[in-house]
Amino acid sequence: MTETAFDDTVVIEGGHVLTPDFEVREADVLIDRPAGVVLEVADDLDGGETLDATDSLVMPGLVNAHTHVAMTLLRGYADDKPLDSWLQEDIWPVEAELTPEDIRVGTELGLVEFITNGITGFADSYFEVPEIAAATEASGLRANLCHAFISVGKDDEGARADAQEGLDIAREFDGAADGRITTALMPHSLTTVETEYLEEFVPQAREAGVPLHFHANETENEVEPVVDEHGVRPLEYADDLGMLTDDDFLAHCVHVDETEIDLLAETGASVIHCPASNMKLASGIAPIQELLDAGVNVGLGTDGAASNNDLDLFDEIRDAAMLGKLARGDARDVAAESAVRMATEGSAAAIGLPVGELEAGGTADIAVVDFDAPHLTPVHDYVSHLAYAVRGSDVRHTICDGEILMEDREVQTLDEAAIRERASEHAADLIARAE
Ligand SMILES: CSC[C@H]1O[C@@H](n2cnc3c(O)ncnc32)[C@H](O)[C@@H]1O
Ligand SMILES: [Zn+2]
Repeated sequence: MTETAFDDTVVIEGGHVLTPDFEVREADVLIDRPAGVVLEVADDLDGGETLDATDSLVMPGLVNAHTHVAMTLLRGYADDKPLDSWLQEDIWPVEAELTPEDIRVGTELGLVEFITNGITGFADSYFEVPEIAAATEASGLRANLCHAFISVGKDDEGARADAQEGLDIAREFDGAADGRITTALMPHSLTTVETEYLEEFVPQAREAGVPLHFHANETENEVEPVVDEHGVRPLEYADDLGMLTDDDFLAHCVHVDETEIDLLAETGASVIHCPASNMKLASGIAPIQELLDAGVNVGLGTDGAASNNDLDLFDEIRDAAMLGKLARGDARDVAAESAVRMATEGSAAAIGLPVGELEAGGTADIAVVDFDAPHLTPVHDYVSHLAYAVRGSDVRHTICDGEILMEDREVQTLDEAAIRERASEHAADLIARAE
């Protein structure tokens, strides 16, 4: 093993550290910048560069396991509607007008928001993936990316071309940005992609070695048509098509029954819980504690900024814990530690990122949260605050793959002011074209 040059190291100094067993102890964290790994977690470490962590908690970076990052341009454009009419009457007509440049700018805005909220990895599904990949590479973040395809409303040629684009993109970008970008194949949902296209393209994803990422059982409207047409529950149908393996991750899973929960546990497929989106679109309450009790891996996602309406995953941690208690009227359900684990190791495992725990030898994907604030005083329990009181704006430094992406609230890799200005202009032009 090669020695790390002192100048290539960064020490995060003077803070408390959240360990993989969810203990919190005072320690410094030494990072090998070019290798992107944590060298040591111990007292009194020295490094070539120092990040101050006084009064702060050093923790694994959060992982947003289901989002459509460019939808920042549609934040606040259409609210207070259920999923189907929201998509059909508002979102899809505007998305038809999106240019690659719009998607680039919307993505950059979302990536700035991720970095400022301590998110170091994400799983995205949208269109114009080369633009999203280029912005991701420049930002320094890690991501699993995919082109979402839909067959309903298209002729056979159009449907096959869209699915083929999904597969081509998955093959082309897997391993991009020095391995920080991986890919998935995304059939949009079990009701918007017809059986023949799933039968044709899912096996090709397996051959290419890319996982599946899809919306599943988000609303009741996605359950009934599958039961009527195929005579089985949607996840039984997905399993019959070979769509549930331990590499695959399913967004939402709000309306799953016991048989489907057992199938998820048996196959090892992960669920990505998006509580804010589920509340806003009134989709329902996912049975998260039942999923966890059955042994299903659960991650957390914001979904797009048009159904959230921000990209602060600390909100999702809190929402998951709160909604998890309401689901069956039991305040013990989805406890603070469960919710924080979902946003870190649960999400990372779901989307296949080698991150989620902070320890020597592990990846240097880190968020440093400043606890020197009235709403975080006193500190009886750091994990309680992470679940119930911390906001994304409390994040002080963000590091991904050993690179400092934000230092003392200043984003280092992207030009925040310029991106915000361009995003506002592009959003206004987009809506003017669409209306
Ligand atoms: C799947 S990628 C892009 C496609 O999905 C739309 N979308 C955004 N949020 C949701 C959601 O919660 N359920 C289903 N589809 C969603 C997005 O607008 C794009 O058209
Ligand atoms: Zn979604």
